[in-house]
Amino acid sequence: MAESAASATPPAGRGGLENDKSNSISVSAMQFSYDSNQAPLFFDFNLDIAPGSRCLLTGANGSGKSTLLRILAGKHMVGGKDVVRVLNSSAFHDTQLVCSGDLAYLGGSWSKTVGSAGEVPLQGDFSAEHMIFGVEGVDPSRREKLIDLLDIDLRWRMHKVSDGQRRRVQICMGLLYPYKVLLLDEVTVDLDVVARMDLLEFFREETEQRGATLIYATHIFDGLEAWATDLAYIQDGELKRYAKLVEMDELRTSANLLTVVENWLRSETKQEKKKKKKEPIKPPTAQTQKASSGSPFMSSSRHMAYYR
Ligand SMILES: Nc1ncnc2c1ncn2[C@@H]1O[C@H](COP(=O)(O)OP(=O)(O)OP(=O)(O)O)[C@@H](O)[C@H]1O
Repeated sequence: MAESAASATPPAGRGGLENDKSNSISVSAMQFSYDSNQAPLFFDFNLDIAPGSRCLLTGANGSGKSTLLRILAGKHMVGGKDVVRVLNSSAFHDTQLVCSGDLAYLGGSWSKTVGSAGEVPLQGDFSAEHMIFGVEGVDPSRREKLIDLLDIDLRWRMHKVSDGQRRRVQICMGLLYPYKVLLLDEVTVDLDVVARMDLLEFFREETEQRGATLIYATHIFDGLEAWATDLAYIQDGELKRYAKLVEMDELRTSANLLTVVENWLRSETKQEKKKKKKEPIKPPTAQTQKASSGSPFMSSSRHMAYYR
């Protein structure tokens, strides 16, 4: 799988330091780190996606998919105005992108952080109708179509519905405006098969009829061979592959997309294991021992019972 991003990118692919104005999404020489004391998660990262693409974003857990989508959604300031461009505007600086609805991001579930309990689902007593109809300036026929497509009962109370039902309302609200670029982070994971397939079909129409561009990060590949147009594969923050699905040789020789990605992930894991075998295990230092002795997750800690 060692094909590099540079050799695997399609013609519409990365444009080096010059952003290509014809792309919906253009990332040039991006560098990003959560912690300035650590090596960057993304270093000299380039990605260009053409309008109308339905791009699957794949990679192992922790490879950087969600981070990349959040950066594209303008949630992290990265570099100058020319580094991360969406619809030829700066994803972070041009707030009009999100305000106008041209750039939409759907990720994570509706939640709030509560002290030591962490993320808990939104508990407010709102009806689905209150939430959906609370969004102003929406085309009523688009709203009706989405409510119907997602099979939403407007009487649902948000604090009493299932995860999948809550997710349907969240997705509906995220799609109310006719976006030009849509970033999806594993949002279909709670949906049943019918809802997921209907939604994917809706996205296909949106890209084909309106030229919208979609990036969809997922670990579920069911039925996506015929749906996606492009595939981006990330390993440890590096774009290892970017290809048009129709041009992928592996798809001709493998049973399906799942097998192809599984092979890439397995070879990645093997390389990682080999690397780890070579590295001697470091004995704990006085500092790390001191740090771990204060951890509530150490079995000797009396606080552990609180987390069980
Ligand atoms: N808020 C954060 N602060 C510090 N590091 C983070 C933060 N969020 C993610 N990371 C780290 O960045 C790396 C990439 O995480 P990210 O969530 O982007 O991966 P992912 O590919 O979306 O993973 P998954 O498939 O599990 O959802 C991981 O090593 C993770 O530990």
